[in-house]
Amino acid sequence: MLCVVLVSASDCCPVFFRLSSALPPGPRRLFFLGNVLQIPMEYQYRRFGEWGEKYGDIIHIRLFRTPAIVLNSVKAAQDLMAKKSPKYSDRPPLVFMKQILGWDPATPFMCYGDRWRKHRKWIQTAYGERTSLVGHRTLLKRECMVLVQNLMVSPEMFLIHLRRFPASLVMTSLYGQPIQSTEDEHFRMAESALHATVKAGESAGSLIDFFPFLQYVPDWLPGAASLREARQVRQSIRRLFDDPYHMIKRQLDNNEEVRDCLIAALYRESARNGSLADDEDDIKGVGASVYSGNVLVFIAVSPLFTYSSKAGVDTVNTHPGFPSVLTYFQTSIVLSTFMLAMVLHPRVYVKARDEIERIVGMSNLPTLEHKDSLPYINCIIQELYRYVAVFRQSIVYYTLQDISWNPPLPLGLPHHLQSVDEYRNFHIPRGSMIFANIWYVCSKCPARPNYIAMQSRFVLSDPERFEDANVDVLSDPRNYVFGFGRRICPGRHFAEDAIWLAITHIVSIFDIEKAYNADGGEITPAVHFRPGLTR
Ligand code: HEM
Repeated sequence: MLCVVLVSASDCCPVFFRLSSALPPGPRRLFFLGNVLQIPMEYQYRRFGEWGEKYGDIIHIRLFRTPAIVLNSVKAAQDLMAKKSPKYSDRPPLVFMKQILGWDPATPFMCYGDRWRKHRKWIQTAYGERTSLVGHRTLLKRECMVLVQNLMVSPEMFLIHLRRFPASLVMTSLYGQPIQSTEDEHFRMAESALHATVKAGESAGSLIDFFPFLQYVPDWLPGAASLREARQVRQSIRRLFDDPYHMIKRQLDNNEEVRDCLIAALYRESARNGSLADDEDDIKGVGASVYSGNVLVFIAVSPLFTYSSKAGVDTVNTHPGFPSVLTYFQTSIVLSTFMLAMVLHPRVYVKARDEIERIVGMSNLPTLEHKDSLPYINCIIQELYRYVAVFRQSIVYYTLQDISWNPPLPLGLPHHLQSVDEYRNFHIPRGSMIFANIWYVCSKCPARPNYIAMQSRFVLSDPERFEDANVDVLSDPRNYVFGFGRRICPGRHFAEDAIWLAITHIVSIFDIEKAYNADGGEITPAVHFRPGLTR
């Protein structure tokens, strides 16, 4: 009833409801509620894409009183988030994640400023610079061999092996401790903290972000139970920051042998400079951020759209065979997608194998030095990124016959505009949340616009289209699935190396094909898509 009244009122009094004609165009909004009622429970990014078709690639909406800008093209995202990055590199307040759950020392949620710069510098030096990437090659090679051995011993557990692989890479580079199995203490601790975060966001997240005064509602008030539960989750999140750090600290203080790793290096340097007291919380924050960084970026958006995290929690709860929010570890998502794609498109697999045999040889394994000489593999990886961005946040294989897919970070992680801006004669209000609709851009199927009609299908069957010399830089999904501007994912080169090496090793060594049923018939995996803003 209330909606009807408000809709009618806004229809009758457009001048009153549309306060500024200079704002970018967008759907009509209601007094106080803004556009929240028009944003569906599922596939929010699709609605944003539909609005994009109608209003253009820059649209203005309101989430209650908060202005939000959705960018539906790479050009607009780069013009604002990259070219004007000093203004666009802040994050929204994310009150629920930071104040209630205690994720405030984590890099992805940090406000743009000196503390964030310090984190970025440490992460960039360890994962983004050429020398550090070369330094990680031995680790990557070693972990790839463990992956290959695991796949040989228990191929039926390939999803578990693909999850362990990136987790172990990051854990070893941070704390010098490889992850032997998904039963590993640190793995489970991170899993439980992230799971608890998703669950808490589901019940208590959204409104607090738009009405921060709600965080001060006393716990004993009726209706405050979910807030009370969320506060309890804080402790398990705190352990994710503290425990691995204290492990390293103890080892170093006792002069035990510690492998070369980021946290030990930062600890030693701060102790030497006498700044450990100031740096300690940041060192812990960088450790937890890098370990769970690409998981966190999913979760971060969920409090803003409470309902969107729900399906992820259901998945975790109802499928004990695959009980991990770390399923969302993007690197393993890309690799799991690769396995499925190769089962579905054997022609592509054969062509990839041929390329490796031709360039690398039958008796050698690819190394990262071969990266530029395997163009077909690179096309497959581009299509994987695009496809993962269109369809999946996470992938859940219930059985080999029944595969469920979800969309990935379809709206990236929101940025926050620090001061008013003008773009194409539009006024962009200070404090706007800025969403890059990565899903929409990827669903346009770059490098072959006539594939738009096929956007609901996997077009990995045609990765060659990325070889086209006319494909411009905006068409390469690697240029936008990692975000934009100064907040662009600092782990992207590390992740890309890991994905490339794992895929080329798998192609070189294994045959991937459909399983057979008892009657000798091929089983084609059924692919289900699941909606959601974030999992
Ligand atoms: C396929 C793998 C990955 C994908 C698709 C991915 C994607 C993203 C995206 C879209 C963002 C938000 C960027 C923005 O705000 O514009 C992000 C941020 C971030 N990612 Fe990744 N990521 C991946 C792997 C990694 C890895 C391996 C690490 C750790 C080494 C990592 C650490 C981070 C951190 C710390 C941030 C926050 C950056 C900041 O706010 O300044 N990511 N990632």
